[in-house]
Amino acid sequence: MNIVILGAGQAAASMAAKLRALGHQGPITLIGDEAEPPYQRPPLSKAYLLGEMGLDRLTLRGAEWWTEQGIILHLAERATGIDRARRVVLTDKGEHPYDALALTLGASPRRLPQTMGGHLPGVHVVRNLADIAAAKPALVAGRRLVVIGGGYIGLEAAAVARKLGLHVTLVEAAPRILGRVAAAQTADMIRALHRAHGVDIIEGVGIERITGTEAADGVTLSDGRHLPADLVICGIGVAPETALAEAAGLAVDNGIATDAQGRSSDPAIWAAGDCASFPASDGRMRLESVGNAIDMAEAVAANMLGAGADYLPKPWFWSDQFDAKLQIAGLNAGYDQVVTRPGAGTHGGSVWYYRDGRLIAVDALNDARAYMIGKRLIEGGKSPSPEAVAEATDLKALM
Ligand SMILES: NC(=O)c1ccc[n+]([C@@H]2O[C@H](COP(=O)([O-])OP(=O)(O)OC[C@H]3O[C@@H](n4cnc5c(N)ncnc54)[C@H](O)[C@@H]3O)[C@@H](O)[C@H]2O)c1
Repeated sequence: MNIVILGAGQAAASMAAKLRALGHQGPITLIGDEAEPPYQRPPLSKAYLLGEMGLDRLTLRGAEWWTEQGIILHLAERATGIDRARRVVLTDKGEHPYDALALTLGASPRRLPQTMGGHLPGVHVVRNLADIAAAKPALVAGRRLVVIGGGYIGLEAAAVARKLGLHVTLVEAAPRILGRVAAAQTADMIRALHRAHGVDIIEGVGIERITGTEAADGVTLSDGRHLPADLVICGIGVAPETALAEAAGLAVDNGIATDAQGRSSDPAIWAAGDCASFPASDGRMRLESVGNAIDMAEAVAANMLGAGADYLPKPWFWSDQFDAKLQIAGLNAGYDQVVTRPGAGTHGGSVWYYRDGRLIAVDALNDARAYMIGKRLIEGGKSPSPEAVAEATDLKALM
């Protein structure tokens, strides 16, 4: 079986490795439009942006590994279409026939439109190596940075920039930071951490436009305030890469729609990672995380080879900001109750999410023990009562 994997990020690398580990001996070809072989993305907004980590540690596998494994990399090559009838991927450099095709295309950062100054030089996003190559030289001590968006990208970039000595203002349009992904209690801890490190956080105020003629020189807010800026970073979310799938007539529903095994509406085409949405108990689910990219890609690899096993996500996330580590286990979607526990240090503690009386997720800031125990409880299907979590003197007793 000739397998082509389109998109050469984390999910692609994990899928290719798993296919070989499971004994697939046929051809495997990865096609990606970036120039670099697959690399880790999480450090891009953390240690790599800070300059504490080099490219050598970012890469997922050395050049020799791909050769040894007989996996062919077509880099800096952009797919332009999928001819499903002929089972061929079309690119700007040629054609690649497949027996099975996997779409691991990821997601692309949303940008502010040109009418809002989103196109101006000095406006950056943080998603791939090229973005960092453009933004990093501008992160110079003493400069003024406005970060637009208070999700993990915006917050992590703000933390790095403060560490590098910039003056940082973060603007979140929604009533509070982390509205999409975390409870108010977690947002409170993260806001306090940032303010303690000198980040100015403005919430509940939108952006009128980024100002400037030759380059960005400030941001005008919807309440009329103007923030002068030497550079702007936008972390306003991502959109799944579905254009190729849509053009090929595949079902798309908040991502390339797959069945529980990761197969798209064409049985010869699979999808995994940020670009894929899979069935969940209440509708479809699409997860934007490296954990999902790895796990779903490995599940799809097994299913391509006939395993026939449903993909069951075990979500985990983390975020490093300043000297603090936020660890997240489970998925908090639909939570209706939250319990908090104080942590040991100044900026620390844990937030436990419940839905219909069941523990579904834990956010732990500088509290590895709460994370570890919460993760084990959730994965083991155990659910101590909210009162027990709030009152336990030793969390281990909950196990
Ligand atoms: N540590 C981690 O797990 C981690 C780190 C970085 C990125 N990521 C992932 O990368 C993806 C991109 O991250 P992100 O932070 O850009 O996305 P996000 O969707 O999590 O957050 C975007 C934020 O921008 C705000 N926003 C949107 N439009 C705005 C506007 N016009 N003005 C001001 N605020 C606006 C939103 O309200 C939201 O809070 C996400 O999937 C994220 O979870 C994860």
